[in-house]
Amino acid sequence: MRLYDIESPDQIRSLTIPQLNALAEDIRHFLIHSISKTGGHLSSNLGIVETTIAMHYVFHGPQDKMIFDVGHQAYVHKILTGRSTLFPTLRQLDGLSGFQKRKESVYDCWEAGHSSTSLSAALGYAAARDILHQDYNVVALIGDGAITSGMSMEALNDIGAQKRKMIIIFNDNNMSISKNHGGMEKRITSIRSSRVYRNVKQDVKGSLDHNKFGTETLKFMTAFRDRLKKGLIDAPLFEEFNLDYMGPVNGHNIAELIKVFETAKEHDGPIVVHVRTKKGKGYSFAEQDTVGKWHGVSPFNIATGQSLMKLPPNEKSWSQIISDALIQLAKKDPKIVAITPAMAQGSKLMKFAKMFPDRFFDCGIAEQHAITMACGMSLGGLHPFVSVYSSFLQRAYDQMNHDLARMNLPVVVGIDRAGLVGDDGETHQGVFDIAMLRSIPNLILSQPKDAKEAYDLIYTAFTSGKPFCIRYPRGQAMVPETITFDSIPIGSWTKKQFGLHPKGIIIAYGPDVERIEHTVQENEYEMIVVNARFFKPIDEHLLTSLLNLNLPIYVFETDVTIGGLSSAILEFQNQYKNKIHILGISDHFVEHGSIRALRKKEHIDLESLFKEIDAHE
Ligand SMILES: Cc1ncc(C[n+]2csc(CCOP(=O)(O)OP(=O)(O)O)c2C)c(N)n1
Ligand SMILES: CC(=O)[C@@H](O)[C@H](O)COP(=O)(O)O
Ligand SMILES: [Mg+2]
Repeated sequence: MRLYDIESPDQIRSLTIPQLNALAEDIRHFLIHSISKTGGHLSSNLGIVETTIAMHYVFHGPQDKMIFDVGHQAYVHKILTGRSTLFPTLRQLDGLSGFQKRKESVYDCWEAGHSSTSLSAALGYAAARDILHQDYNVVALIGDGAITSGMSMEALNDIGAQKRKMIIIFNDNNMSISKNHGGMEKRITSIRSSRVYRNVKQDVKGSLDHNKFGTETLKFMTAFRDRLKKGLIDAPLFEEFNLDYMGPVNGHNIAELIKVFETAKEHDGPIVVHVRTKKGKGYSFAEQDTVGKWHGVSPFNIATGQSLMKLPPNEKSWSQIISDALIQLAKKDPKIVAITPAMAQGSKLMKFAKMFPDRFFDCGIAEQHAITMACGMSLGGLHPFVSVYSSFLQRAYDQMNHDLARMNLPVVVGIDRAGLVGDDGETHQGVFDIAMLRSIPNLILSQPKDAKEAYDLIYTAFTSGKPFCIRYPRGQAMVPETITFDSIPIGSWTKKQFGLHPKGIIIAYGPDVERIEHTVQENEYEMIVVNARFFKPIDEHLLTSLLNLNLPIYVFETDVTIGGLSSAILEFQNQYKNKIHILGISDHFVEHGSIRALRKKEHIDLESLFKEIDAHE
């Protein structure tokens, strides 16, 4: 069968093992060629070609539910469910999504993009199935990176308690985006290397046949053999969660995978099938990658492995700009440490890691832990910098609020991929952080318009003694020849006037400021252009003077408007013009007391409301 013949996964069930192997080769070839043109998540998909074929061979979607954790490795699933012709549109406007997407196919029963949701989702499906007396299989495929995250731990704990029939395919390629980290990873390594599955099976068979043990030993061995007959073996890591386990199985051997999945399908209760795979399999550059360069790629030359996207020599990515400045500061301040929740490659922290190995922390996919650990480090006397992608920071809202801001700790948070990120779509657009963080007391939230302002903001952040966030987008900017640092007054905006009689005011932020200034100048618009480099605090002094000009104001908000910069401006304007009288908790944390006493203190009791009304009559 050729790739283009596949309209439904039912078709692959009539194939022989050699034919399935040929299909796997065909899919690999297709993935490499197609992704070399569009870009996308290459190596994770190359690694699970055979596993996905075996899944679709044994489990019958859309009735059976197949959930791919993160979803970045669901390309093979897409191909097998009749979507190969859409691959030229991968991650483009109105094209094929890079993740599972319910509107795209009935075979996509779940959507993600953020890591470690698959186990909770699968347990939810299994509970619904049981309560509604339905009959289908629930299968979650999760990687060794995603399984270490907090959400996965919470789900495993509950799965072990609820004991519902479900299959967890644990895709172990010994890699997160870059090298996997953590104590759990060490435990996985010990299961991997134990080879219990095959060796013990042989030993037990032989021993029992020769019947050379005492009664007690024999009893134990018989029970053990019974478990092995079902393909089960003890793996302490999963046993601690009260889960049965099979493996490790060669994830590139379709025949073996089909056998193991068939056994797991017959199993009652939750079972983990441990599949060993090679990330990047079949493309040598990707196979050899240890730092994650081939995890997500832009278009590339297949023969040389070179990216086809070239940066102009005087430009650097925003992540690199921040990371270069961090290195300069860290050279002078030995207390500066850098933390990443599994995004060292994307956040360009590899050089920092190399230069200061003792001061670099990749804590795995653990955004919540990253922020709270930084708080502990700060209280212990270090000067932490945490780099987190904007959309992943959503996971750590409570830690930003409860730990960082409430204790008002001097931690610098670099919010990478802020704003639209493009290809990855709605799960990854970093457009909520301003709204999400603006309501939190004590936090400073800023965004530089260019590289020099980025240097100055990071310098200001480390000298501020406050919780300080700097957001910066995907993409790149021009860099000056040398890195210099100047302090920026916290909360200050800047403005430029074009023409003698401006007819309006544009308030913008980030790299758009210069683009707007350029267009205004080129077209001889008479305007004032404001660089609103702080979202919190805002520059009330400058804003007052702008409002006094009584000119139309255009807020160029490239993130969500609800709660964003425009909200901040409207809130301030409302105070200033005194149109709507707002009672509410102002920008601070509320300490303990009875609700009655607190409402009085915060002026949110009815007495305060009517006092306010009387004052304006
Ligand atoms: C909450 C969250 N943090 C970080 C990421 C970025 N991310 C995507 S895939 C990935 C690594 C996943 O590793 P693993 O589960 O082992 O899958 P593999 O790519 O090795 O198949 C990371 C860190 C994410 N998608 N979601
Ligand atoms: C799937 C995932 O979450 C990451 O692989 C993400 O796609 C990385 O994005 P960047 O390419 O912007 O680093
Ligand atoms: Mg992995």
